[in-house]
Amino acid sequence: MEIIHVSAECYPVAKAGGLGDVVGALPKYQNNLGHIAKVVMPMYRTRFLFENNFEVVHKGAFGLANYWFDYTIIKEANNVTGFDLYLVDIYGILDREKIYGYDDDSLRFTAFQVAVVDWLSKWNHHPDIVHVHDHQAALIPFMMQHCYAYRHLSHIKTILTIHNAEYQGWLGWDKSNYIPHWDPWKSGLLEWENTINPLASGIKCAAKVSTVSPGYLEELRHSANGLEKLFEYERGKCYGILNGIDTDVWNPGTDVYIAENFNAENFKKKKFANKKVLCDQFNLDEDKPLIVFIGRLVGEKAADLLPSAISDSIYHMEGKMNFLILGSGEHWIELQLQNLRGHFLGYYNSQIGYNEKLSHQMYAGADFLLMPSRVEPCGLNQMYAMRYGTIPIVRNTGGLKDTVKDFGGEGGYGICFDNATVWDISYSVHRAIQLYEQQERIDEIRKQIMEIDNSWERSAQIYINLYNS
Ligand SMILES: Nc1ncnc2c1ncn2[C@@H]1O[C@H](COP(=O)(O)OP(=O)(O)O[C@H]2O[C@H](CO)[C@@H](O)[C@H](O)[C@H]2O)[C@@H](O)[C@H]1O
Repeated sequence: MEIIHVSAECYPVAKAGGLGDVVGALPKYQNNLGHIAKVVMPMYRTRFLFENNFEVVHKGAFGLANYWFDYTIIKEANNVTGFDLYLVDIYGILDREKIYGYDDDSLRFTAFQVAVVDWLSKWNHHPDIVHVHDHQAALIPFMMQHCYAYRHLSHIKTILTIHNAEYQGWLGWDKSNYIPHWDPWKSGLLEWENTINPLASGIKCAAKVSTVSPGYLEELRHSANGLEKLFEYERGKCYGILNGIDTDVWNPGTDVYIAENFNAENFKKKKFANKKVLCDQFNLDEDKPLIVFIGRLVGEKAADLLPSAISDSIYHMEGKMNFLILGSGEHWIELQLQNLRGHFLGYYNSQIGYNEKLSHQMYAGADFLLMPSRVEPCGLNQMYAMRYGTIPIVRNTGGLKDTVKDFGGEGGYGICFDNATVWDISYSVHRAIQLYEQQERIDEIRKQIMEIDNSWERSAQIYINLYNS
């Protein structure tokens, strides 16, 4: 089967979060199963572009609103990603350093999608499946079925995977001319609550829709940033498929970013060696339990609660633990987290920004990883943490609920809580400290979580079954 994934992110080319991880891994595992999975994404100006070799495979052009865009499709020449990787270059709009955050993002991503569909329409043969990810690619099913120039692609089946339904890519109707000339009788397939809603359009037009965990799919029927009724209506074609992790990239036994490699047999001293390096770097005490947070500093991740939860924990538990934060996001949260450093020298530190290498070092060196998320469609961090013997402290929501069991129950191994509140977080930190004091128990749990198989192998096959259906 030939599958083409369309996404705004793909690790190691360009990644802002979990979407990049999934699109960088799933196609590789689908290829291992004997299929041909390819990825197409925008050609940003990231390091990957300058460090690898490419060949031009197609050149084309299209009109969009009052613009005329020339585009070029280039293909990475040496298969360094483990799948065929195509990048779409559109001069003037996609050739930027960052993935998101520009005023013209709706123009950029709509033009990207038009270029992909235009290119597909020129292929001599057609792929079996076009698999689109999140709202930046979610107009493609509509374009392939209802834009006059591309209707000959309408027999190709499309699937939409929703990594995060909070972001929907809304466009005002004044931007309806961004979409190539389409059948006006079909405008209802673009619309949700009086605007063009790309994510809603993808849900309506794709043959199948998947979310990145079964728990999240269930939640979307009650809380989907305005799309609840649509999820309820389309439930017959929606599936929850749990993400996996790329065990080649996230492997404490071979990870080149960390100070000492380790595995489930020899982790005791070696994991501690990683902790020591991290603590030295951030002026923390390696003899205390180290609790880390890695992620986007936004309300969804409950990052706004971190400053109070950290202060509360350090005061009430008399500084029996250390905290280290890595993240970027809303400016006011970044500022508060920076300011806290002055108050809790030696107990707390933070690095604001995006740092792939440091994230690996933190998964390897930490004792606990905190994820108090209000919304967590799947969550990869908790799975990475477990692979590196770091115990997750998570809120019972979405994919976190599907992947972490509290150590208080039979066979459990994590710390779980119900509410995204300072109180629940502090209480969980208290439980973590108590657990840390029982060295034998904690080592047992570490071994247990390092051996959990969260790799993509199982889920990659579930996607193939879905395509076949
Ligand atoms: N400052 C920083 N420096 C370095 N690395 C950083 C970083 N901030 C985040 N990361 C990395 O980005 C990834 C985050 O993945 P998540 O799945 O937790 O979140 P995200 O919300 O982006 O993804 C969405 O899509 C994924 C994939 O489907 C779902 O799992 C998730 O629930 C959903 O919200 C991890 O690899 C993490 O290490």
